[in-house]
Amino acid sequence: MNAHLPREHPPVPHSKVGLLLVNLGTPEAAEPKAVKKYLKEFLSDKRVVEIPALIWQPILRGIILNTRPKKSAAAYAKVWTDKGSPLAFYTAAQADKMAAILGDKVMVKYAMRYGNPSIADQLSAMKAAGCNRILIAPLYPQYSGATTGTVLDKAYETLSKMRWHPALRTLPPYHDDEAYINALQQSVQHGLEKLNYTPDAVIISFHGMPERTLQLGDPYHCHCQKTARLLSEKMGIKFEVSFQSRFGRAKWLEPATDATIEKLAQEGKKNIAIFAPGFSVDCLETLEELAIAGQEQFLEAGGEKFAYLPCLNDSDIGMEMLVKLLRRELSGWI
Ligand SMILES: C=CC1=C(C)c2cc3[nH]c(cc4nc(cc5[nH]c(cc1n2)c(C)c5CCC(=O)O)C(CCC(=O)O)=C4C)c(C)c3C=C
Ligand SMILES: [Fe+2]
Ligand SMILES: [Fe+2]
Repeated sequence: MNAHLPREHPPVPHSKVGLLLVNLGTPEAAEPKAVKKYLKEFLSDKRVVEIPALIWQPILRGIILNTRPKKSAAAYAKVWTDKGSPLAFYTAAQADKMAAILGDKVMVKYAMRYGNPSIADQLSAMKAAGCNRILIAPLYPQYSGATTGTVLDKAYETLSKMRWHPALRTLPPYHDDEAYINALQQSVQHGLEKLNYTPDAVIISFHGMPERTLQLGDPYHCHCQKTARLLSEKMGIKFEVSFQSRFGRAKWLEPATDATIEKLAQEGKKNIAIFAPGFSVDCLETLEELAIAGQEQFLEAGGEKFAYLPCLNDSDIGMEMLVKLLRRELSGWI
């Protein structure tokens, strides 16, 4: 025993490097009660709904949480699997594969901004295990306050309660990174080659945001447009860019994806394909809103063939891209 240390010195673990992948979160079950719990946490986040709490909370608790959970649970039920919610199992698979690729040099974990495993629990577990350098990777290619911003807020809030902070790095938005654009190009190319037809139009659909966030300086809209432009230049395809999943009464970014699907059918386009590069994994918004509802809408409007091309998920192409980005951010640490 070192004579200079007090007798009851707390244990000091060996230093390690940690990597925390973070996604949005998803309900525990495709049932109204679980969806209500999830929506309550998600929609109470001031980064997501930028309406003063005094006005918003009565609307949320009095109206939305009494009506939306049933409808959303029915939508979740359409995409739920034996392994649970797609967003949850794809994120877990990304973390497992990342851990296998990076080996024992890095402790890899994943967390959800809403629900479990929580950012606070995972950061605390990493700290306790001796991670004194942590890279936090919000899995959103395009930055918005409502996604990347709130993940980082939560991480800083957790750290603010620690006496001994780990050193922190964060993965910057990668909307225009060559590795990301290349991965999208390969993935979309494979998806299009597998079809037995050439689409008359290809839609790139991003999750929407209130238009006001653009005026307030959120870079999300520009990041989405830049991803689409770079991919279009790379692939030589003129995409239709649109924004999906409108929520609430405010004006959202336009054009809306459902309006775009309708417009293409009205123009006489018979065969279309659609993909959603802003989602790092498939989830309710892609599998239900695009692949199921989008297809129904297009066929009802007179379209004939509709293809939904999957997100990068834990595909080899997607993992190779993530490894490239994360190794770059970990440089000097491993
Ligand atoms: C990828 C980026 C996302 C942005 C930007 C975003 C903004 C945003 N979302 C809502 C409201 C809802 N989103 C919902 C689901 C959902 N949203 C994203 C991603 C972004 N959201 C994902 C990945 C998911 C899917 C989660 C899953 O479990 O699969 C939902 C819940 C479902 C529903 O009831 O419709 C809501 C509500 C707002 C208000 C918003 C604004 C900034
Ligand atoms: Fe959303
Ligand atoms: Fe813009």
